[in-house]
Formats: sequence, C-alpha cells, structure tokens
Amino acid sequence: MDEPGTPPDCSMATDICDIRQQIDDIDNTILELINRRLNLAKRIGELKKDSGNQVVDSTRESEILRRLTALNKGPLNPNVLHHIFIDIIAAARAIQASQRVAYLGPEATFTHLAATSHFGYSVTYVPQPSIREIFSEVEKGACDYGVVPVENSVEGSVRHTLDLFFESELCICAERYQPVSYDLLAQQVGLSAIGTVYAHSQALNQCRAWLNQYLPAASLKECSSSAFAVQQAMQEKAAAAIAGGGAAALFGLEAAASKIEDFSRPPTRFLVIGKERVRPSGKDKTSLMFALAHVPGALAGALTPITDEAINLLKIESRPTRHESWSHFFFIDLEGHLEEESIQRAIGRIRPHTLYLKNLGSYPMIGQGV
Ligand SMILES: O=C(O)C(=O)C[C@]1(C(=O)O)C=C[C@@H](O)C=C1
Repeated sequence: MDEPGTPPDCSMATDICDIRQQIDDIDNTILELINRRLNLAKRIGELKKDSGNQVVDSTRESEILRRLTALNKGPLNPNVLHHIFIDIIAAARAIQASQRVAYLGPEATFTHLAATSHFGYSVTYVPQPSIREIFSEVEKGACDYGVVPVENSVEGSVRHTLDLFFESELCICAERYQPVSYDLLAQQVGLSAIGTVYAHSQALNQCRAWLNQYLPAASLKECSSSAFAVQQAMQEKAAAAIAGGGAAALFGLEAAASKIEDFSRPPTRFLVIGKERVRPSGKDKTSLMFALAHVPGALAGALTPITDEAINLLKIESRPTRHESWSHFFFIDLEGHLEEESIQRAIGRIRPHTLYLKNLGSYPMIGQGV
C-alpha cells in the first residue's frame, strides 16, 4: 500500500498515472468527508444521549437512502449506493453507541445477509438458534434489535415469526427484502484452481446445473450449514463454498462467480424487530394482526373501513390460531403510518369487528430491489 502522500506508481502509461493521481485526490476528499460526517453524527449521538433518545432512527436512515437514490445519476448502481451509505451510517451508529443485533444463525444464512445489508458491518451480530430466541434476546435487552424472516424464507420456520408477535410486545421497526441468490466464494477468483466445493444441501441442489457446466470435475461436499462451508473455503486454498449473494465481504473471501443458482427466486422478506416505535418517513407501512369471530361477514366487516378510508391494503394473510375459541389470525399490511388520521380512524372502526387486534408497528416502506 502507498504511504500517505506517496504519488501512485508512475512506471506505467502517463495517462493511467494521471488518472490514478486524480483518483487518489478524490479518495482523500471522500475520507475527509466521511470523518467530518462521523464527527457530526457523534454530536447528534451526544444530544440523543442527553435527551434519552435511541441511537437508531430508521426513518431518518430511509429518508437519506431514498434522497440519495433519487439524486443518483449513475454510473453508481443503486444497490451499491445502498451498501456504501448503509456502511457509512453504520459507522456513525457505532460511534454513537455499540449496538447488538440478534439474527437467525448460524453465520452466512440469508437472515445474516439481510441483517448485514440493513445494519452494515459496525454492529455486533449475535446468532440465535431459533426465532423465539431472537424475540427473547431483544425483549430482555440483551440485543437492541432482532432480524427475523417473515415471507418465502429458504431457511424455513417463517410461520413462527407471525405467531410470536401474539406473545410479544416487540414491534416491527423496518423491513428488508433480501435477494435469494448464491455466490461461489473462494480465496481467489480463478475457477480453474477450484477442486472442491463445500455447500449446504439446499444450496447444492439449487446450483447443480451451474456446477455441472462450470466445475464438472470438482468434488462436491455437502455441509450442515453454509457457515461451515465458508469456513472450509477459508482454510483450503483450492476449495470454494456456496453461500448467499454478498456473503464474500463478510468473510474476507472473493466471489469467484455470482448468481450461480439454476432458477431465480423471489426475494425473501425479513423484519427488524425492536422495542421502540418508528416515526413517519412519508412513505410507510403499518402491520396489524387480528382475530375474528366465526360469524358471516366478519372479515368483510373488518376490511370495509380500509376501503372507506381509501387506504391501500398491501397484503393480507391468515394463520390458524392456537387459541381455542378463535379460528384464524389475520395479518394485514396497510400503506400509511399509525400517526396518520385515516389509519387511526380505520383501526378504530376495525377493532369492534375483531376479538383481538394488535398494531405490530409502522415502518418505512422499501422497494424490493434494495
Ligand atoms: O440523524 C441522526 O439521528 C443520526 O444519528 C445520524 C445517522 C446518520 O449517520 O446519518 C446515524 C444513525 C441514525 O440511525 C440516523 C442517522
């Protein structure tokens, strides 16, 4: 690495040398600006501490990301923009206070990737063996936030998440859509050097055609988890591991190939759960759960106020309850924030049609791409 102030190696064409000098100047400015930004965030952190406010402000974060995404004219890819700024914001949060995030482990799961793409790399991640334990870690204050799968998870057990909201006082603070795609991780990028591929059976099954085509001679080793597969690839030079797209950065490995799955699948939705309610961001979602009596028209009655208030019903899902006298829970997502009057009026009118109703939280609505 060049010493600070050392000009770049100028043994090559003067054009390249010239451009590298400009890149160095820009990098110096970026570094200075990041540190200026961090010092400002530090001051906000002190003010928040004095006033007893929480460090993470998801609403402010989504405002920043939305504003920059709209401002970006390229060639910076919107996903890359998101990652860069999530990491800058994460560094700011880390300066303000240390944060602990529980997620469904082990490492290298899609939940882990969803957690890192939401919180960046400057928090302490605490893997948990079950979704119930994620809820309890956050409830007892051992972790500040939890990240749980809620829809289409490739790692199963998603149904538990919705059931656990019934027992828990935690709320939804944010949502995150994580692409379900696989990368081949290795210590170096050349495919020709790879003799063994370690992977969880699910990952192996989803990448068979690619492996047959590009690594027909490699020996395929099934592992109990992607985390174990990654560990093997970290230890063996001629080995690779299959893990969720973007995992390379977590383990200091290279992505020797990306998007190696045979069929693309819709992104999986994850929720960030915590204790504090989130203020409006201007484009929000509100999630409710309720149980209905077994009488004709109960569901229609509960949904009519939503239509009357011209609220966009984004999703409705039902699950059998374990409560004897109730048959189903309904989970609905509405466009809008609980602080909006139309949402409050609708909830006020839905409640009398239900046996039980709980507001799971309002949080910034995000696109499925980033
Ligand atoms: O604006 C704030 O409240 C900050 O603390 C700064 C900042 C940021 O880096 O932009 C950091 C953490 C919060 O979650 C939101 C934003």
